[in-house]
Amino acid sequence: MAAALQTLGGGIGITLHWIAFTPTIEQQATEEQKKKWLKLAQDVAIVGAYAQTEMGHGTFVRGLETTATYDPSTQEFVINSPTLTSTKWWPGGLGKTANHATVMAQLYTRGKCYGPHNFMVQIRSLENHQPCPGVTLGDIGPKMESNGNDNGFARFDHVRIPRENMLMKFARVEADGTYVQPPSSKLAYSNMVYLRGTFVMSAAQALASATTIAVRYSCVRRQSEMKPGEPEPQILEYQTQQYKLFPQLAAAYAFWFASWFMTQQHGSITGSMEKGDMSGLAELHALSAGLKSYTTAVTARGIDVCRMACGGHGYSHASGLPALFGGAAALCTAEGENTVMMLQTARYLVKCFAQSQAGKRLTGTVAYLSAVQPSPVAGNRNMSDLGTLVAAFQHRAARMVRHAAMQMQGEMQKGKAREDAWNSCSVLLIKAAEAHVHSFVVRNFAETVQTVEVDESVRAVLTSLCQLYSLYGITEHAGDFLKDGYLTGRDIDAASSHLSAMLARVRPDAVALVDAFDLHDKILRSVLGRYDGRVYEHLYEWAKKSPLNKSEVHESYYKYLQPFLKSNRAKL
Ligand SMILES: CCCCC/C=C\C/C=C\C/C=C\C/C=C/C/C=C\CCC(=O)SCCNC(=O)CCNC(=O)[C@H](O)C(C)(C)COP(=O)(O)OP(=O)(O)OC[C@H]1O[C@@H](n2cnc3c(N)ncnc32)[C@H](O)[C@@H]1OP(=O)(O)O
Ligand SMILES: Cc1cc2nc3c(=O)[nH]c(=O)nc-3n(C[C@H](O)[C@H](O)[C@H](O)COP(=O)(O)OP(=O)(O)OC[C@H]3O[C@@H](n4cnc5c(N)ncnc54)[C@H](O)[C@@H]3O)c2cc1C
Repeated sequence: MAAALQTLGGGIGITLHWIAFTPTIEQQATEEQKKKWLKLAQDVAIVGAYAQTEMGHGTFVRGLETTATYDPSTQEFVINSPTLTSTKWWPGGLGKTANHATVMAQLYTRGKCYGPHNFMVQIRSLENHQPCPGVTLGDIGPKMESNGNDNGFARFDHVRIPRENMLMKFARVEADGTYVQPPSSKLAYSNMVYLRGTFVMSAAQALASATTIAVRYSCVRRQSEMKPGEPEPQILEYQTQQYKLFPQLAAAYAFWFASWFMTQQHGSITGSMEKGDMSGLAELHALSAGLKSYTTAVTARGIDVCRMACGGHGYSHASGLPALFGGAAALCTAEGENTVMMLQTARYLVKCFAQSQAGKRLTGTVAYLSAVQPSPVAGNRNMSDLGTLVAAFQHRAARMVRHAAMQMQGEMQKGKAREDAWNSCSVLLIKAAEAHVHSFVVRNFAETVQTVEVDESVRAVLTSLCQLYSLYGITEHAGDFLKDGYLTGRDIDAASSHLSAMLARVRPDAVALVDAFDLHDKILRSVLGRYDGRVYEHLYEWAKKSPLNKSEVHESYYKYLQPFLKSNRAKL
């Protein structure tokens, strides 16, 4: 059903109904409210949008301007857009598709503001899909990609909703207007944690799609001469092509395994939270924010590497790669802009570092921060050993977190306010947080390939892929590992030569590794990545369907070119 709606095009798309609106009801509504709305949403008897971002605010949620003011005389909330910049702007489906929205608004009751909370608002008639009274709706216009989804705007002119439309699982407003505090003010943000976790899988799928297309095409495409007089080789035989594609292929597997961990973590921590134990929320937020930021950024860059590796046909929409890039680029901004999200992870790391300095033993994904020795023990390391590679990434991250935190402490000792010290160290903090997430992805990849239940021959291939991913990371960021002597120049040279060996070792299994993603042609939507490899015939068929080929001489000739040519010829 959703897929059908999705392909209707023309501005209809209900992605956000599934990934944001419905989960918000699941996570933020009371049992009573779920009885009223959850089944309607799950059966698509209503279609919803998640309306949080405004024209003037996306990152700074506490700065949102839409208001929800409680009126005890009628036991209603009045939803209002007081300024132009308070117009809800970007929510998927809001402009033309949805008839309901969860609206994030500043809650006012008894003259006091209690910050952003979620409210269920019907925005269109269920009879004729016209906007409800007081609601102004529209689409925000064409975007870089994903134009199958309408991203809309909404304005509310003192729209009244029943008190019961405030999603009250955590915080409540009683009939007399009394506000009841939630266990944590950040629980209103819990659906963002969930969504960021799902972005890690979206990134993995996007990179899996791009590498499937590029690897398959690189086996079909033959070009140039490796040796004079020899037949043109498959372009995948060039080491440079392998160096472009195989690290992206390895990252797709790494992110796929990271999303398994994220899903498991989210389930267990939200399970504990249901029982009132909020202790895991901070780590879950830091991990989901960091993984979302890291995986979507690497994926967007990686898809463009795959596009360029396919030459001119990669630049054609026939390849499917420009659309994938556009979608992945959106993932870098939506659900928390990547810079801001990585800073959230950095904030958590600085807190954990301070706790470790105070003697607390750290656990979970930051446990290594207290275990890693500051003074490196240099020496010839076995750069093909996964344990050695994981330890190198953890040492790098611990060093960078320590350096950023100490830099910040130094700024504050010079008299800077904490916020100013934070801002003046934020580039260091971002790099440290990226190193932390990178070390988590490597460790999780290594642990997964060592424990996943597969045939030993498959384990061997996955182990090579994990080595390739790790060695690529070390050679791409060599300076970070050399800085304190933890790795030597000889170690980096060894890493480079092992990486070359891994490229050659992965080559025979490359097609099997992308086929294993099991992405149907209908999902890939790529002439270059077709499972049957019949690229050229289908490229020609695809081109013939171009709108420009509907007529032999395009109307633009008669309107523009013909008069232009005539006037130029008349001057000869
Ligand atoms: C098969 C092929 C598939 C291929 C797929 C390919 C590509 C994809 C295809 C298509 C894609 C197309 C389109 C893209 C997708 C569509 C979009 C989908 C969804 C998008 C939906 C949205 O964007 S919804 C809006 C999202 N908005 C945000 O995320 C806002 C970001 N800002 C914030 O979260 C916050 O404002 C903040 C964290 C930046 C700052 O909040 P603030 O209150 O100021 O917090 P601080 O002062 O920094 O910290 C206070 C304290 O709170 C803790 N905290 C903050 N947030 C959370 C949280 N969420 N949970 C828990 N705790 C939180 C923070 O850690 C601090 O704690 P301490 O004081 O203890 O340190
Ligand atoms: C395809 C797409 C779909 C979307 N779908 C939805 C949806 O369904 N529902 C919804 O509510 N929203 C949606 N959004 C909006 C999205 O959540 C916001 O765009 C995102 O949160 C970023 O906010 P912003 O656009 O206001 O950018 P801003 O917050 O203005 O950020 C702009 C720049 O300023 C920098 N910056 C901001 N704050 C800081 C800081 N504290 N420290 C350092 N740098 C900072 C950022 O790094 C960023 O580069 C969607 C966006 C896109 C692109």
